[in-house]
Amino acid sequence: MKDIKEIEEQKRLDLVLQKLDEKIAQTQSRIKRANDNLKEAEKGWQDISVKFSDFNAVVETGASVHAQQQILAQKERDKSQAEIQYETLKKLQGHPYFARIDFVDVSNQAQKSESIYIGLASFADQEGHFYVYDWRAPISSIYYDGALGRIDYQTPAGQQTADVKLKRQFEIADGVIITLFDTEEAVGDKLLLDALSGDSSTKMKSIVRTIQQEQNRIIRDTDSDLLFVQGAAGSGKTAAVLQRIAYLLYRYRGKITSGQVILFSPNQVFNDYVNEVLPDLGENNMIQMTFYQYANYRLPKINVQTLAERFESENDPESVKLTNLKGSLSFFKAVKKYSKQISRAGMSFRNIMFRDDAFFKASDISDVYYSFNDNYSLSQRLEATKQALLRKVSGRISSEMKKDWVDITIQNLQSDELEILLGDPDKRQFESEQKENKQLAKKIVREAFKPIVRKINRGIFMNPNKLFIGFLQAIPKLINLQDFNISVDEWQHSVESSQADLSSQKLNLNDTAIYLYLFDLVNGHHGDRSIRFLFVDEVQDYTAFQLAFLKFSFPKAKMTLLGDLNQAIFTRTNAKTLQGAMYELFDPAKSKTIQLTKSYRSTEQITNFTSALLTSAEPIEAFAREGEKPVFQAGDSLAHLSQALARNLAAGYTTAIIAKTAAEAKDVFQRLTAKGTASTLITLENQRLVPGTIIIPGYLAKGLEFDAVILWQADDHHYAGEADRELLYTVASRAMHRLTILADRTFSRLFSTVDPQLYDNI
Ligand SMILES: Nc1ncnc2c1ncn2[C@@H]1O[C@H](COP(=O)(O)OP(=O)(O)OP(=O)(O)O)[C@@H](O)[C@H]1O
Repeated sequence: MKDIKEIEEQKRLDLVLQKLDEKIAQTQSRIKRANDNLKEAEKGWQDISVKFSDFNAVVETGASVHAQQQILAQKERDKSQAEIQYETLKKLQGHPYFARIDFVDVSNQAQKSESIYIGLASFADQEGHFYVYDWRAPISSIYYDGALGRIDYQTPAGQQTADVKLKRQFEIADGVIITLFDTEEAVGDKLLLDALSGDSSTKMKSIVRTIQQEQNRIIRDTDSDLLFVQGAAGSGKTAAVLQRIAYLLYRYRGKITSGQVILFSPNQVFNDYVNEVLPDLGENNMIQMTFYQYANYRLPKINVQTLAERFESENDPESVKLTNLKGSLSFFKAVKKYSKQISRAGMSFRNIMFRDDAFFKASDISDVYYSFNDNYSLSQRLEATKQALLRKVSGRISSEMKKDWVDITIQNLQSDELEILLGDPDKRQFESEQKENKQLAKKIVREAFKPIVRKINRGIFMNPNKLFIGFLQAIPKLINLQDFNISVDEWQHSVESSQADLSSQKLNLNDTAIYLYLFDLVNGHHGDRSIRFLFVDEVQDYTAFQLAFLKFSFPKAKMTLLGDLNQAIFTRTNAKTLQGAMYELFDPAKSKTIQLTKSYRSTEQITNFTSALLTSAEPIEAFAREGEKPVFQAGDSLAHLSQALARNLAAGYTTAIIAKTAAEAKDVFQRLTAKGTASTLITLENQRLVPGTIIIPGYLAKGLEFDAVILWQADDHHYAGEADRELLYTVASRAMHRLTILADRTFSRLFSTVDPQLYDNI
């Protein structure tokens, strides 16, 4: 039996749905009208007569074309606005809202009581009566921010206060209220429990119905230039950041577009995983890339180290020490310092060749480059060098015309080539053959000099590889290597290794950022100023250098950095200092850190188990969702794997088998396939997640989640020392509902920190 409250609410819902249907019908007619208008306007081209008879006619034609273009642009705009509105209304159809709040606006003199409903987008009628408020509207914040009673919320006009009298949550499907309940909490745990108990999917979902208070702070922050979010695995960092992007696009509508927001993500599998959240929220996707993709796009001719190469190469202590140095802010500052010295000496050039000879020798270019005043900036110096070289090229045309090769070229010209070189027949008035030949020679030389001119304009006379190596060699004079526990010999050895890499067109990720920064500084590049918001997910896998370089590359962007210092599978030791380094780069008054301690992804049993793997004191609080304890199974791994897969299938769970490396993932895939078990192997970044069992190496599973996870070969050989603790934590924390840990013999000693009460041995 429905109570009066439910009957009243259903009545209101019916009314809203009816209004929505009316509006959808109106919008459909609007789209049709806009389409007809556009087609009609396109006919306008036929009425424009193109006249070039005299100046006035040309001006008149130009004006008509311009006017026609403007009319068309307006009609296009009308059409696309109507289409966007239609899409938004369709999203509301069936379940237009998920919450209601009754409140008194305390800031308002009249202190009138109001009742608002919150949904994915705003919906109002012609008279401006709002049936639904967008979840991103300022007033909607009070739904997420607190319980009943007085609560402050931010509006563009400043802070306001509301006295909340009622919070009601709805479950609506196909126009029917399934459940509704009043709550005194911010967002009721029941709703959250329902949301978290669902199955995993190959695509991340939006969380607007159940955003938590701390997450709301992240989503709605507009003051900070640097927002640093530290959160445990599964605490909703990625979820919060995607809703934040949707919020910012709403808040700055008309001022920024999704093309001015960029998200750096851990790998491309993850890109694919999150790419439906924004479209589901009615927004276009932001630009999304990995640091590797960015570096590759900037350096198309160099093979930048891939994620797999990086994972497999940075395990030895030498590499860790080098990453500590090359990834530090001190190193970033050293590049700047070195670039300043370049104003006096040290720039590297290469010959510009012409017909097998040096047209300009590197040393001549260097003389030009250093002939300018000391106070020239590097970009002014480069520009002045280009101009001076171009003048020299022009100055050499006459002498080059007298060279034999020019004469021979003229003799060998085919008649059609000759015709082209002599130009318009009506304008040829050569007094003598000699004059004609001179004209030809000039054109031939000019044509032959074009590649030189192009090289000069593009600055190709500089030698960035040599410059980069020169800089690395200068490091012992710029940085105290002992501070990083590196000897001069060790350093020299690493320079040789970078040099060898470069001569085979390769660069590791540390060197790539250094190379690009140095290159940008000497070329006077100032980065992409159009990007307004920059997000970095899994920031613990970046070095301070890379982040400082991103700040330099996107100088107008506010940065949101999200990470879990416990999941630093690449950068290890210096992850802890990352936050401090970033605070050095930004105005502390405009920097903020928000810590998320509650973990939502996994059951309480799994979260308690994974947290116990960590030795750090970061607080992690499990969300109360009941499940089974993680299970350890030693012995015949392949047989146990098949049993675990069957168990998961019976429970309706999709499984990810997580191996340590790509080679091991491939090996288990082949063994399963030989047994006739279907699965999908993901070892390449550009692969997509698919439904069903997948097999994936740990470093590609970052940021993802699965109903059930099976840790493959979780033995002492694969996860041997402390260096693997964070990787083990990262992979284990991918499990939402079930975690199985397999090994042929002894389990990794890293598990010994875990209280045996927290798991089962079978
Ligand atoms: N407020 C919320 N309401 C509903 N679901 C939530 C909420 N917050 C987080 N979740 C869910 O919890 C899971 C983990 O979230 P997310 O992937 O954003 O965490 P994370 O902090 O980025 O994790 P990790 O660092 O381990 O990759 C996702 O399924 C997400 O939808």
